[in-house]
This record gives sequence, C-alpha cells and structure tokens, in this order.
Amino acid sequence: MEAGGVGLARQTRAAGFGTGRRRGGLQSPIGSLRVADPAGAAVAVRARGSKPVAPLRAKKSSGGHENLHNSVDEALLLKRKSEEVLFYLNGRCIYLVGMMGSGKSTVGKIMSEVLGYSFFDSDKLVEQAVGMPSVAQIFKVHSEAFFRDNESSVLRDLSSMRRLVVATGGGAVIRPVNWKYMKKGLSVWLDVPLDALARRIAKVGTASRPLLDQPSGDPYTMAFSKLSMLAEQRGDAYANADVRVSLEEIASKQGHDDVCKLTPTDIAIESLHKIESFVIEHTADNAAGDSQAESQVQRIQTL
Ligand SMILES: Nc1ncnc2c1ncn2[C@@H]1O[C@H](COP(=O)(O)OP(=O)(O)OP(=O)(O)O)[C@@H](O)[C@H]1O
Ligand SMILES: O=C(O)C1=C[C@@H](O)[C@@H](O)[C@H](O)C1
Ligand SMILES: [Mg+2]
Repeated sequence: MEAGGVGLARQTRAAGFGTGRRRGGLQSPIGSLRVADPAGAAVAVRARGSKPVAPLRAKKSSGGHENLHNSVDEALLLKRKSEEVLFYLNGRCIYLVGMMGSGKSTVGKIMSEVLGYSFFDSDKLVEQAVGMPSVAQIFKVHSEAFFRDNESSVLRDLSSMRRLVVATGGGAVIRPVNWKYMKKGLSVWLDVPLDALARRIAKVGTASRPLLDQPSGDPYTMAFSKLSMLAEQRGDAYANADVRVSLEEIASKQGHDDVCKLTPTDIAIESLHKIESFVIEHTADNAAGDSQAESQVQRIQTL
C-alpha cells in the first residue's frame, strides 16, 4: 500500500540530527539555548533577552477568568514549546503509541497542528488501504492477522516520510517489525491508567474497538477487564517507545488527584517537552542518531 495515496508525496528522509549542531550541544534558533554537560546530561541555559518556557505548574481549579487565563497560558506554552521542539526534530516523524483510548488521536492532532506537521491515524489508513469503513469490519470479514499485516505495510510506508504525527493502532507495538519503522522517527507512549481508559471508552462505547466489544455487560467493567488482559499480554511492549508520557506523573506535578482533570493540551505540552529532552540527551552523546535507533531495533527484535 502506498500511504502517499492519501495525499502526501513520498519524501526522502534526511539523515540524523545534523542541522544546528554546535560544540557541546544544539543551538536553537529561538529563545532558549540548550547544551549538554560533559557527562551528557542536558541542561537548559537561557539565551540573552529570552523568556524561559515555564515548567508545568500546579493549577488552581476555580471558574471564570482564571479558567480563561489558564487556557490562554496553555495555548501560549504549547506554541512556544512546539517552536523549540521543531528545531530539534529536524523533520523527524512522531509516532504515538498506547492502549486503546489513551488519546493518541486527540493529542496527536493537537501536536500536528501546532508543529505544522500532517496528521495520520494508522487505523484509518488501513481502512482506506483495505477499502473497508471500519477496523471492526476488517476484523470480522478478514481477521486480526490480516489487519496486522496491513498495519505493518502502512507503518512501513509512513516511515519513509517526514513531518508527520502518526497515531498508531493500540496493538502496533506487538510486532517487532513495526518498531523498525517507528524508530525512524520518535515514538511517544501515552501511559494512561487502565481505570481512566475504561471510563473514556465506556463513555463512547466499544463498537469501533473489536478487541473490546462485548455483546452484553456493563461497558466500564467489560472494557476494564479486557484492557487489563491486553495490558498483561503486551507486557513491556509500549515501553520500547523513546519517550513515556505518564498521565499520573503530569497530574501529580499539577496537583490533581485524578488524571481525568488533564486536558489534551496538557498532555501535548508534556509530550513535546519529553521529546525535546530525549533528542537533546541523545544528540549530545551520540553523533549518529540512526545507529542508535538501529541498535534499539535489534534489541527489540531479540526479545
Ligand atoms: N485528556 C483527555 N481527557 C478526556 N478525554 C479524553 C482525553 N484524551 C482523549 N479523550 C477522549 O477519550 C476517547 C479516546 O481518545 P482517542 O480516540 O484520542 O484515543 P486513541 O488512543 O486514539 O484510541 P484508539 O487506539 O482506540 O484509536 C475519545 O472519546 C476522546 O475524546
Ligand atoms: O489495541 C489494539 O490491538 C487495537 C487498537 C485499535 O487502535 C485498532 O488498531 C484495533 O482495534 C486493535
Ligand atoms: Mg485513535
């Protein structure tokens, strides 16, 4: 399948993290300058006249003007963070991985908009490639294995492109070959507690998610028990991602007792922040980013 068939021309991938390399780290064209210390740990230094990008802070939950200010703050923070990250990304694609309902599509769209990247949902690309209106139907008429083969073809085609945010299917992580494709870009695991996933999924129903769909029973309980089973089967597969974005960690930093209080924008900001830290850290102590990705893939393949 040619993923370019959905409108994007195939592009040649430029190698590594070449642009902007300076002795001791990377020089960002905008506000902040980041350098790596001799031990390879990334430290942030502010360029003259620039304002620091504020860290995530505890939010007060009150209404009215304060909520409006919070959203404006969030939008500005998102914009500034995306400008910084764009430089470090150097056109590399972002792959979001995570369980069903973890917010890959929701957060991925926000990230693509703010980065000026194109957004693709690999489930949708498989539907288009197969010529069927839903993943549920592909599972029913063909099989899960047929779906997985097409999912791998889609990821292979996407891996030759640049400037994409890809929301992958929840099970894409289980095939080592898919990691070979995703490691051409940066992968981000949206780690959401199962209880929150089950609540989200119960709200919208399970009909579009064949692995969770049950003819009867309370939707929350059914979703929770199926998700727990899948999480156990998948073990550490999600942890192969370059970056882990834990909603529990963000909620705790912001002083929330429930991950459901986090907005998709909060999660997009944290994802960009983690991507930036990852790239800075790995550029500093590895001149050949591609060879590192290669060795990670080899490690995954031997698991
Ligand atoms: N931060 C959030 N807070 C509340 N609801 C959210 C949040 N993020 C996503 N959702 C809702 O949860 C549901 C699942 O989100 P989404 O479709 O983005 O997940 P997904 O990871 O793409 O799922 P799938 O793997 O099934 O495609 C949607 O109804 C979405 O609106
Ligand atoms: O977690 C999974 O295995 C799946 C997740 C969905 O995104 C779809 O890719 C499909 O329903 C399978
Ligand atoms: Mg999705």
